[in-house]
Amino acid sequence: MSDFIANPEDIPVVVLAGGRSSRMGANKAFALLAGESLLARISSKIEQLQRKPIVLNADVDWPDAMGMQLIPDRIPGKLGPLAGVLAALQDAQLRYPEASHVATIPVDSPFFPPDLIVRLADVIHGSDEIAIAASLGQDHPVFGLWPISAAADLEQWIASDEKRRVRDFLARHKVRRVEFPAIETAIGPLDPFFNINTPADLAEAEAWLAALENMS
Ligand SMILES: Nc1nc2c(ncn2[C@@H]2O[C@H](COP(=O)(O)OP(=O)(O)OP(=O)(O)O)[C@@H](O)[C@H]2O)c(=O)[nH]1
Ligand SMILES: [Mg+2]
Repeated sequence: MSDFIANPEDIPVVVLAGGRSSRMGANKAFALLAGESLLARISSKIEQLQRKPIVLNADVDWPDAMGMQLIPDRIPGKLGPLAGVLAALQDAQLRYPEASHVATIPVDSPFFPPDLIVRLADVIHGSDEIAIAASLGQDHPVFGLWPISAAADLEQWIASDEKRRVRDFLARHKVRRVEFPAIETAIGPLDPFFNINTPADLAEAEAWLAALENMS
């Protein structure tokens, strides 16, 4: 158990959906996987794990936030996922002044591990530490716990760094990585952070989902 975060189920969660979905060709939050939208899937999965209402980071003109609080990026220009993380941190500063961290989960990754937030919280030992997920040797920083104390640094970094590479921002902070195992399925090992970027990925996700359902 974490020596710093007593109740991981109380960590506020922000679903990241502020991207362009350019490879999908249409807003991927509303793409259907076995008849249910990615947004509906991810939000009901998170609701079963966490106690606070989920916040949705997406555009101001979002068609349907499904009852979630909508927080758009405050910096215009689609500056990448960290713009969404910044919106999440700034929102939490106001909404949850007692919280030390915010969790982010992207809308396009329906197979994320249910113990994601608990395991990320386990490795946090101070109010300034970041925890990110990894699998098969690859980092997945969109699945992270972000210290609210880093909001000012992130805001200034986004405004001044030309390339805005996530790994360059991480290099400024104390980062802990948590490796998650592949999920065994009837058709082989599934990366729990498999993310749906294209129509072909969506078709592949249908096959993974069917394989997972065959196991249960
Ligand atoms: N708030 C915000 N989130 C972003 C931005 N760009 C990407 N994201 C989010 O970051 C996550 C990973 O991004 P991608 O998988 O590349 O999604 P995307 O950018 O919508 O898709 P592509 O346009 O095909 O790259 C997704 O949850 C996106 O919604 C951005 O500029 N602002
Ligand atoms: Mg993108």
